[in-house]
Amino acid sequence: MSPSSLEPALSVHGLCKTYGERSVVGPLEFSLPPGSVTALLGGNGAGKTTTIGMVMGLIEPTAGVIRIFGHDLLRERYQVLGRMNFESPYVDLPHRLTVRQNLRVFGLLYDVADVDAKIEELAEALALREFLDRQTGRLSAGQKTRVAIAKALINDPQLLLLDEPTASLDPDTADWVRARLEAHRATHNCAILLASHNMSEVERLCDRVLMLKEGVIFDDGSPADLLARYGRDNLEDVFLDVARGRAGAA
Ligand SMILES: Nc1ncnc2c1ncn2[C@@H]1O[C@H](COP(=O)(O)OP(=O)(O)OP(=O)(O)O)[C@@H](O)[C@H]1O
Repeated sequence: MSPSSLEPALSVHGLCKTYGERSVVGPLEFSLPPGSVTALLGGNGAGKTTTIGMVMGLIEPTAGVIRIFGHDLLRERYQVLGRMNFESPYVDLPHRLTVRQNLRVFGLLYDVADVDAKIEELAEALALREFLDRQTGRLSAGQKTRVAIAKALINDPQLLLLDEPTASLDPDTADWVRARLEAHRATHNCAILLASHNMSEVERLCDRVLMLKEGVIFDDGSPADLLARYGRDNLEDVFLDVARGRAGAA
C-alpha cells in the first residue's frame, strides 16, 4: 500500500533502544493521528528524550520501525524530513551566527520558498525582532528557546517533536509560546509529540498522554481519562501515583 495522507503522522512499532546490555526504551508501540498533540510523560530517566531522539533520527534505534506519514524514517528519510521538525535543548544553534543567519541557514536547508519573508513572519509571531541581528550565543536561555521554536517552525512542519519546549521560559512567556504552538497545530493540522515535566502544559495542550516508566508505556489516555482512572483532579497527582507505585489504574 502506498503511503497516503490518511496515514498517521507518526507511528512506531517495536521501537527499542539498548545501551550495552541495558534496555532504556521499549518495545514501544504508538501512533499519532495528523493534528493530534501527544505528551510523553515520565520521571527522570524514563526514556522521553531517547524516544524523541530516535524519532528525530538523531539516535539510532536498536530495533523497531518508525513511520512518518507512512514512510520508513530510516529508509525513506528524504521523503519525510521536509515535513517534520524538532526543538530540543540538547541541540544548540551555532553561537557566532546571528539569529537571522541561523534561521536563514535552516530555511535554506529546508528549501523554504521565501526565507526572508518566513523569518519576518516568525520574528513577528515569536517576538524575536529585538534580537534578530544579535549573535545567538549572547541570548538568554529563554530567548534561545524562542529562536529554537522559530527554527522548528521554519518549514511549516506537519509533525513537530518538542523536548520540554517551555522548560527555560518564565510563566508568561511559556504561556504565550504554548499559544503559538496551538496556533501552528490548528493552522497546519500539525501532529505534535511533546516531552514535558509541566503538567499544566500537558493538560492544556495535549489530547493524549503516554506515561512512560522505565522505557515502556505504563499508561495511555486523554488527560480526562487519566484523571478519572486515578481518581485525581490534576495530572500532577496522577504522575506522583505512577512514579511512587500507587498506580490507581484499576
Ligand atoms: N548515551 C547513553 N549511554 C548510556 N545510557 C544512556 C545514554 N543516553 C541515555 N541513557 C540512559 O537512558 C535512560 C533514559 O534517558 P532519557 O534521557 O531518555 O530519559 P528522560 O525521560 O528524557 O529523562 P529526563 O526527564 O531526566 O530528561 C537513562 O537511564 C539514561 O541514563
